[in-house]
Formats: sequence, C-alpha cells, structure tokens
Amino acid sequence: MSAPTTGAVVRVPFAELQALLQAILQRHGCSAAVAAVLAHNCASAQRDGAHSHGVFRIPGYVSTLASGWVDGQAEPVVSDVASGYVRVDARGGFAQPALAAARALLVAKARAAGIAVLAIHNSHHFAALWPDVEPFAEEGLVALSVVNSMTCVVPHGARKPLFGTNPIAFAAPCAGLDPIVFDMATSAMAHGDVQIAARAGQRLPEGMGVDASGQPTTDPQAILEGGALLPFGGHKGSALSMMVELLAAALTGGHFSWEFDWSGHPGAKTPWTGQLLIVIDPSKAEGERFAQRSRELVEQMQAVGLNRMPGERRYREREVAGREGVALSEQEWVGLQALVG
Ligand SMILES: NC(=O)C1=CN([C@@H]2O[C@H](COP(=O)(O)OP(=O)(O)OC[C@H]3O[C@@H](n4cnc5c(N)ncnc54)[C@H](OP(=O)(O)O)[C@@H]3O)[C@@H](O)[C@H]2O)C=CC1
Ligand SMILES: O=C(O)C1=NCCCC1
Repeated sequence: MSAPTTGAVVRVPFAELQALLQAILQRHGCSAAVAAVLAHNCASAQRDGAHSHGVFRIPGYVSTLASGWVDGQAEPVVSDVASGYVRVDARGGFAQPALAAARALLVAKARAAGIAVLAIHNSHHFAALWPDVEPFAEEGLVALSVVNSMTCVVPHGARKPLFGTNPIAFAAPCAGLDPIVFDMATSAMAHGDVQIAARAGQRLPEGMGVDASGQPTTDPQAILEGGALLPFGGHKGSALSMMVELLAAALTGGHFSWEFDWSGHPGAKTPWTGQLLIVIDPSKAEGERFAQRSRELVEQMQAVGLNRMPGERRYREREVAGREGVALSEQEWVGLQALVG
C-alpha cells in the first residue's frame, strides 16, 4: 500500500476521478458497463490510499486491453447451479463485472439459505479485493473472497516460484462502527508494492523476496527481473496461498496462477484466473447479535492496547478524501489526462 513518493499532490473530487477513469477505460476498449465498474473500483482504491491498486494500475489496464489479452466488452454468463451456489463465466473479461452481474442472486441465496457461494472463472482480477467484500458487510452480511494471480511466489521450502500473490479479503458488519475489513496478499508483499518501490528506487525490507539465483534480496528490481516473492509468515502464509489456488482456481474452473500463457500478448498484465466469494447471513444463527458481538470484539482488542484496526487507515483516508478530494501525485494526474486523449 505504498503512497506515491514523487511530485506535488493534486486533490480531485471522487466523481471527477471516476468519470476520467471511465473515459480512459472506454477509450481503450471497455464497454460502458465494464468501464463504469472498473472506474468505480479503481477510484475507490485511490480514494482510500490503496495505492498499489489505485490509478497506478491504469496504464496496466490500458496496455492489457491493447494487447488483446482481456475482453473489455465481455458479458458474463451467470448460472444458478444450486440453492447455495452461483457460477459465473466471465468470458475472458474482468472479474468485477462478473461479480456485479451475479450479486443480486448471490445475496438472495445467502439470505434464503444462510450461506451462498459465488464461483467466478475465466476472469481477470487486477485490483484490490476489499471492494468486492466490503459492500456485503454494509448490508449486514459476512463475506470472504479469494483470488489467485500469476506465478511470482516461491512456496515455503521450494526452490522456484509457483503461486500468485493470492489475496484473501474478509468483511463483517460491526454495530455502530464501519465494517471490519481486512484484505491481504498471502505473499510477504503485494507485487504492486514491489513495482512501486522499484520505480521509486527504494530498497525493500528483508524477507520479502529472492533474486534470480534464489538468494535473498532487498532489491525490488531483482525480484521483478527473474526473482520472486516469498509467502508471508513462512509455511503458514504458504499454506494459505495454496488454499487460495484451490478455492479460486480448482473450485471455480479457473486457471492456477501458472497455467496461463500470456507471452503472445506483450503488455498483458492481468492474471487470467478465478475468484471465489462466500457470503453468510449472520442473522440465521445469531439474529441481530452478530454485529453487536463484532463490536464487543473490537472493544476488547482496543482494551488490550490495539490502536489500529485493519481497514481503519482506509476509512480515515476516505474521510479526508470526502472533504478535500482524492489525492494523486501531479505526475499521475498528468499521465491520466494523456491517456484520455
Ligand atoms: N488482484 C490480485 O490478484 C491481488 C491484489 N492484491 C491487493 O493488494 C492490496 C495490498 O495487499 P497487502 O500489501 O498484503 O496489504 P497490506 O499489508 O497493506 O494490508 C493488509 C491488511 O492489514 C491491515 N493492516 C496493515 N497494517 C496494519 C497495522 N499496523 N495494524 C492493523 N492492521 C493493519 C490493512 O488495513 P488497511 O487497509 O486499513 O491498511 C489490510 O487490511 C490488497 O488490497 C490486495 O487485495 C494483492 C495481491 C494480488
Ligand atoms: O499486487 C499484486 O500482487 C497483484 N495485483 C493485481 C493482479 C496481479 C497481482
């Protein structure tokens, strides 16, 4: 989640940024419907200071669309496969429009049965994962999502990369407070943050990755050029990353992180994989008590000295952006103007 480090800061109203991103995405090959979903997602990440997946990613969307690797016009096909199961074929398009297409059915099933699963395959996810779960918690539901990405992480104890950076995001309602949300790569660092550090000429902390010969390195460029990331927390993060491969790819019918070949599409950046969401209606078990119990948990964590909840930094940045506008570096702002042409 590195912040931009160069240039003066420009503040832009959220709606203006979203409209600009939508215009860029449409100009470079997305349908209006797809561009609207991605623009909202990306502008939200920038607003919340989630810089590794904010406007930093727009040139990647543009080059990927130009390469023909992703279908920016794809219309997802939603299948109602069982009482608690929805399947979506994203048809080679982005995962977020696939989620949007299935969302109402997924929520209806979760409310009827207490739990429902959404399995998306044939999809590209190039964004932060919290925007996919947080809205469910705002409606009183608990949501968990996983997505796999592209081979760049060495499984614990192995010699070569295999897994993606494979994030896990979770959201739950909390009485009187913002939803409890966490969203984390299962690698020691998100790939986007390695790219940002490389661009800024910064070293990484120790323990993030290895170079092309498998030796530990703090040089982000060495990780990007033939090296690899490590899982967070050794064998534990590695096991979670393995779980993400199983849930997001094997269970959905999507590709494992190493199974797609984008070498024929220079400029392609978006992993062609799968995504799983599990949505639970806590009222089925706990009535109205779940959100209150969440609140009790937060209060107990604070009572023992916790001074920052996961998600809290984003909510703080969101509040500031609401008052002052979304922050971008001047360089990013100028770059976006150039892309709208
Ligand atoms: N689409 C894809 O394939 C991929 C996407 N990603 C995305 O990259 C993004 C960044 O991931 P990552 O770098 O692992 O995230 P971070 O390590 O920055 O943060 C992980 C979580 O921990 C919370 N957190 C951070 N610091 C603290 C602290 N000191 N105390 C309490 N909580 C804390 C964060 O909350 P807060 O948000 O408030 O800082 C967040 O919920 C994610 O949004 C992820 O979805 C990553 C890999 C692949
Ligand atoms: O930051 C990462 O790690 C990734 N983000 C978008 C998709 C590829 C991996």
